[in-house]
Amino acid sequence: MSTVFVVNSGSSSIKYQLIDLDTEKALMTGLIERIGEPGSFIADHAEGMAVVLAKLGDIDDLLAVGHRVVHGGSDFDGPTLITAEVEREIDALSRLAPLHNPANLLGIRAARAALPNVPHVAVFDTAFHQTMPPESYTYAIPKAIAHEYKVRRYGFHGTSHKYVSEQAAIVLGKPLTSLRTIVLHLGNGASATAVDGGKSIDTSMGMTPLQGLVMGTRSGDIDPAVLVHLNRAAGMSITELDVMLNRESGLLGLTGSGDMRDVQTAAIAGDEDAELALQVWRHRIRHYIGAYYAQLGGLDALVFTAGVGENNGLLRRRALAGLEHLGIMIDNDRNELASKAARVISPVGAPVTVMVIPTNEELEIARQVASIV
Ligand SMILES: Nc1ncnc2c1ncn2[C@@H]1O[C@H](COP(=O)(O)OP(=O)(O)O)[C@@H](O)[C@H]1O
Ligand SMILES: CC(=O)OP(=O)(O)O
Ligand SMILES: [Mg+2]
Repeated sequence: MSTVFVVNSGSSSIKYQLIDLDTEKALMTGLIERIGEPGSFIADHAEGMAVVLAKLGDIDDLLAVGHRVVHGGSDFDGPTLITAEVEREIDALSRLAPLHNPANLLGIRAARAALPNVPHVAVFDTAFHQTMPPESYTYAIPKAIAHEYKVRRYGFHGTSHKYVSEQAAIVLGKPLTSLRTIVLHLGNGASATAVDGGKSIDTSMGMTPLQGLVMGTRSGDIDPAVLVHLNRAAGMSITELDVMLNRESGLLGLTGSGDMRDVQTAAIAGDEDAELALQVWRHRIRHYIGAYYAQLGGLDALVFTAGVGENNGLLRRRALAGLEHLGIMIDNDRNELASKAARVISPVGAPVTVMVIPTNEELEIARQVASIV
């Protein structure tokens, strides 16, 4: 037996799994939440990792440690052995993913110090999207500035989009290379990806994980001139605008809660702000479904994944209602079935197979780690 320990250090949490490569089962899983929040026992990521590593204890057959890293820029298109140089590059990319890369790096440093005798491998959220064509990743700004400052679309949640689109092909029993798929990763952060024959051809997040869908605390798409306007008219600084868009917007900004469960409960109770937030959330999802349907030249599969996508049938139904003219429809009984398994929720014979597929970023990371060590 050989195992890979996978660490997913988020902005306020550390998720971890010890995965047996032979069976692909998790021998140990855990989550440390609310790091650094008032009342939390854990002050920072270094302390959090110490707790995690104490739980891990001594493992004889540990092959390697895999780390989720959110931003890999254009330099990383696959799993990468972590060296001091790679750590420096991850650090340099922190500016482009301020909620994520610093936390990822703290996790890497703590784990490398505690487990110095095994290889540590970084698996980047951006890697899967490196197949996007230039017309998808280029912003129409002056070429020299874009080049100098690495301004382009990178895309995120790639490990999840890759895993889920491959699982979709397995559920359908068709070759991945023959499928046009849209994956909706709807968690706290959320993104949509168009996957053509197993390759990402477009995705809704941009240079940073701020662009695209409406998220828990992030605005998603916005006219960039809003920033200029708020700077001039309201005297808001660049830092204030950054905090507003990344941490105070999205569902939180529209309703006072960034948790979709609260928003839904409030909407059902008749709260008008919550109802509008759900409509904006849904409108943005449909915007991307339409765009990717056009880009893919048709659609074979549409897949829901992550916290909201996996667990909330009512919101799945709301997101897709009225898209029957595109061949996209949901079977209510299949959709309501309380199940943790990958499954089809469209009616038998529907032109587009709609699915719910639980993501497993940790397993995908372990597989990629095993592929290089
Ligand atoms: N039954 C549910 N209905 C609606 N939203 C849910 C449900 N269960 C979980 N969520 C949402 O899923 C989010 C977490 O999703 P997850 O994929 O774990 O995100 P992340 O990896 O970004 O932390 C939470 O913010 C919560 O709002
Ligand atoms: C990239 C990103 O948004 O990640 P998460 O959903 O884990 O915040
Ligand atoms: Mg996530």
